[in-house]
Amino acid sequence: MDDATGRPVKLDVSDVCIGYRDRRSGSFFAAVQDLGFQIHENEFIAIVGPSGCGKTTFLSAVAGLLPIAHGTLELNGAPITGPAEDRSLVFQQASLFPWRTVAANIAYGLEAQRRLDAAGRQRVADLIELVGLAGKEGKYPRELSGGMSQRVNLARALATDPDLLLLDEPFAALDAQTREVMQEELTRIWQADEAGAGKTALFITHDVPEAVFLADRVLVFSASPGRLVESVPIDLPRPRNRDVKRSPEFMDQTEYLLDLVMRQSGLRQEVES
Ligand SMILES: Nc1ncnc2c1ncn2[C@@H]1O[C@H](COP(=O)(O)OP(=O)(O)OP(=O)(O)O)[C@@H](O)[C@H]1O
Repeated sequence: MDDATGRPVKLDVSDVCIGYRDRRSGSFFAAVQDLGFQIHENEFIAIVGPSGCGKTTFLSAVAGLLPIAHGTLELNGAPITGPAEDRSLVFQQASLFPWRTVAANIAYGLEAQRRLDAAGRQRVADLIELVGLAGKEGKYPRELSGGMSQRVNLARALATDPDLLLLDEPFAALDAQTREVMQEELTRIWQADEAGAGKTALFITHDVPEAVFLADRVLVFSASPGRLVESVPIDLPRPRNRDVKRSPEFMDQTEYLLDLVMRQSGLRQEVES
């Protein structure tokens, strides 16, 4: 399915409401409401918004872990009805198998899909190289730093060549310096991975400069229940490296988005009054 821009639509979100039911009272609480937007193939989308606005809830529904209460949520033209191999998730905490080596952790998804043949093993070797873990393939998770663990996590998510990469604050637990390095690494990996060059990605973050640096487009959600306030295209040229953060365009877009997010949180009024 193509939209008006002529680019294939990867994820179609139409009039979506997702929420939770109170176990005791049975009443329904909407975490996100009236969500409507489209994500195109090869787009890198960041979602920002005040704490509790439903970013993780939305990502969980796209992952197929939560049902939608209303609307339509379609991936490649078909409704999302549950988790599937076409989506990979990366969380804040690298959930690696402690008993598996780096290489075996990265190979896990391919193994589960019975795709760890010669091509699969080559894919694992290429990814180890790509994420900068050459020489560490035999190490165990307990021997890795936080940044290294997230590299393994990323490589594992990319290994199966998913249609959609879902990242929920993957760098939030890292120290500031490692986080900066990992942002650069992610854009490099995202651009360089042959199988997944420019793979469609949904990235949740609290960090507006991180969103601007990584994304083709930033979606701003309102305070709870989360609604789409604005979709802001990021026109910074690619490939991007840390120098881009010093450009006036980067600073302008960051400032604009920070203002927008602070308004959603009610923080801007507090600052102004
Ligand atoms: N399992 C759950 N059961 C009931 N309510 C929930 C559940 N998970 C989240 N919520 C509520 O749904 C709303 C949205 O939460 P969600 O975690 O999706 O927001 P978020 O934007 O990701 O938050 P943050 O930025 O703080 O991580 C919040 O009010 C939260 O308390």
